[in-house]
Amino acid sequence: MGMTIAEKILAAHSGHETLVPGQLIECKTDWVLCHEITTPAALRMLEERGMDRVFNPDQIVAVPDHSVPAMNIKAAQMYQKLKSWVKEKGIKHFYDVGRGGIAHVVLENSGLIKPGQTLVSGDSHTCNAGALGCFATGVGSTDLAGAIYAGRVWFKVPETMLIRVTGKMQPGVTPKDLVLEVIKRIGADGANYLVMEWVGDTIDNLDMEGRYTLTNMAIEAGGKTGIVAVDDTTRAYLAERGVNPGDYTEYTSDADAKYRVVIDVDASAVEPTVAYPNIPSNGRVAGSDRIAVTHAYVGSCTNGRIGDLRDVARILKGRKVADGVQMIVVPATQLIWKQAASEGLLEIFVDAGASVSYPSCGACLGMHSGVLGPDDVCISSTNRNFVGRMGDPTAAIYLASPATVAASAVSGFISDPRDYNGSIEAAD
Ligand SMILES: CC(C)[C@H](C(=O)O)[C@@H](O)C(=O)O
Ligand code: SF4
Repeated sequence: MGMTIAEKILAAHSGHETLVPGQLIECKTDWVLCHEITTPAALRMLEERGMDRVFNPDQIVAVPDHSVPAMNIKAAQMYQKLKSWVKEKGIKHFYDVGRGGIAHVVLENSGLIKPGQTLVSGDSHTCNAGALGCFATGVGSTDLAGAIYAGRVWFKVPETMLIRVTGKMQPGVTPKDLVLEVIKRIGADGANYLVMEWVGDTIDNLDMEGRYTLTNMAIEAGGKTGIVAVDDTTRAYLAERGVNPGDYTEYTSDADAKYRVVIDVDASAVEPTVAYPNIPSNGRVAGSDRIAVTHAYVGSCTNGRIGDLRDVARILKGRKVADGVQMIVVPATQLIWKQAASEGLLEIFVDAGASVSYPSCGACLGMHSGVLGPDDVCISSTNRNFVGRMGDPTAAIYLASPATVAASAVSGFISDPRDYNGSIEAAD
């Protein structure tokens, strides 16, 4: 029987010729990604058991990102724990504050993670890296401890959902709108423990940044991970990072691979989509209701990349953030920050009255850089709008594309970015 990309990667990492969904396997991990929030708990578990070692210091990537630079003493201690462990174990790839940013985005850009590999991390958006044609997933602290210690994790082989996307997206519509539309259709549990494999000419025509936005949000539909097969776009992206086809294995799904379900999406019919509180599946067309906002947030591992910042700048250029709206832009990494500075984007943001913050998870999970207060209303390019996610439990979070966030910041109401089509097309 044919196999999917995910099944083939898992087979190759568990010493099996073939695999079937549901099978339990012990899987080798090529990479373990560690940040300062979940790693300390895993390290404590290992220390308490006298198992305080790492399987390979060259295959661990450590990036403090959630609560850095530290905003309180507790955060400073978590950071210290990660940093001292990195030093003690000789962890080779450490992206300290000032050299990194959001772990997932630092990793995707690093040239370390490659197609055909496996990656785990104690973070649910690890699925982000699946856009590179690898199997990447989040695990709990116990599995993280096991992976750090032995370079192995247990998996139940997941079934796969095939998402076939065809057609051209309208100007002003982005991969974020597409993924919010898919999650709206299948539900926040619609892909529970499934791999979400994206195919079709729309996906073929997407750049890597857009593909990351899709795979990043697999977890918001309950997915085990998201995945996109390697193509020329992937190869060129990797080559720019010094990684050549001989350095990795490309897997493709067989024509007779078995899928749990197939979803067909006409990309030309997707509209700018906003997920209303308090669940990412609560999508509606942007601007269909008149909702005043107090905050506009651009950032996160879903939409804090350079293309996202360019989308925002196109709309903000020559305009002002509406009175009474606090807009914060958080470039996902130092590299993106620098690129945005060199392209003059940061200046556009500041001239418009937006505040630019340092690369980190920021207010995405309500830790710092714009935590929401009681009854605040935020339009955000992040991935989760659960109660209390960005701060006070009475605050309302609306998830959208960076373009929709920018359009809404300017008007003061959740707005359709197609009303700014001139700005969007001008830069294409
Ligand atoms: C803090 C971390 C464990 C968490 C996650 O796993 O996703 C965070 O990144 C989030 O987005 O909620
Ligand atoms: S940016 Fe947000 S979603 Fe991404 S890892 Fe950080 S907290 Fe989690």
